[in-house]
Amino acid sequence: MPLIVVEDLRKAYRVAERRPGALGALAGLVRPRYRAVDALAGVSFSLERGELVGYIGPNGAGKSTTVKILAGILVPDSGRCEVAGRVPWRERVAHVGRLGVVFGQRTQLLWDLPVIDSFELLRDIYRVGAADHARARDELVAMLDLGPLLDTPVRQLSLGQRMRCDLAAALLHAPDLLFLDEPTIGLDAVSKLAVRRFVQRLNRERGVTVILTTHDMDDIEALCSRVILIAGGRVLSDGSLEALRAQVTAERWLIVDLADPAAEIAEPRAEVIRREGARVTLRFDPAAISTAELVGRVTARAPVRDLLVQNPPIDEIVARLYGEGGEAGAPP
Ligand SMILES: Nc1ncnc2c1ncn2[C@@H]1O[C@H](COP(=O)(O)OP(=O)(O)OP(=O)(O)O)[C@@H](O)[C@H]1O
Repeated sequence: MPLIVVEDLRKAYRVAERRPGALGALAGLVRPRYRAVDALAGVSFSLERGELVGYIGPNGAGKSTTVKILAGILVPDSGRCEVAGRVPWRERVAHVGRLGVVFGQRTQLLWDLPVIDSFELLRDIYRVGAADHARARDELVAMLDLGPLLDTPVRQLSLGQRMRCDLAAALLHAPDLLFLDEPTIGLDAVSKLAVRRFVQRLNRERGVTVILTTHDMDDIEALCSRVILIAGGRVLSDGSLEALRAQVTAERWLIVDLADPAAEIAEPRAEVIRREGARVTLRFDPAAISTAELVGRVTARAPVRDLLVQNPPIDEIVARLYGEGGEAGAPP
């Protein structure tokens, strides 16, 4: 049985309409007019226990709305949503007991207090026994290297340090389901790697099911075997990254480092899409010209220092899919 089942989930927000001018603003106060914004227009998917799934989409696509419904914070207008057989917003206490949530843009740690105080408070909130709490805390402190940070007030932590502490805070009650919303936003490369490695370990070694919402495609490539892509409140695609790529294009890129930056390597069956100094990027359809033939033609035309063939970056693929999804939040 799937851990999460979402079927035809719909949610519209009521938004007050602004009328132009001072009189309009006054009329808006006296007799406000509302319009509905369809945040979710029929979202369906299911997740098995132990999956690590990327939930991606452009701004306003409906990601946070979905996650808030799954977390029991919001109630949908219609549709089915069950997590481990429970309806999140009806059985909130039991539900949050097995759920961890991290919002990269916010912290659940107390700003002015040392990290350890927040950890203690969370023990009380989740009513975890002292021995279980100490075991979970010590393990997380070791895994995330938090030892030197525990007595530091949260406001003095760097963003990367704070994110590591927030991850621990979300996991102290040993949930088996974790929602991560932009966990690497604003982090430097080293901190991003640390967060990714930790999430991977959590999923692989402990079987924690993870839903990862992010705009960072490197997070997705590093972590997710499955990606659900939404736009305008609808699921546009659900599958592996390879399937996502194949859905959009079969094209490949040839990156050429020329010996002479001014050399011309025009080729009718490949398009130059970028030129930066001696580096030229060509895109081509392998059905129209094979990689071997293209490489042969390019190297015959100009001396070359280096060559690299790759798939278009996943950002590019996703941007094209977002484009196909139309404007985010547009009515169906
Ligand atoms: N509280 C709210 N009141 C009114 N409209 C809202 C509210 N929250 C979200 N919306 C609207 O619902 C739509 C979906 O928003 P949501 O926050 O779920 O998108 P998202 O995919 O998480 O976006 P982002 O990547 O920008 O965080 C958007 O059009 C947004 O403006």
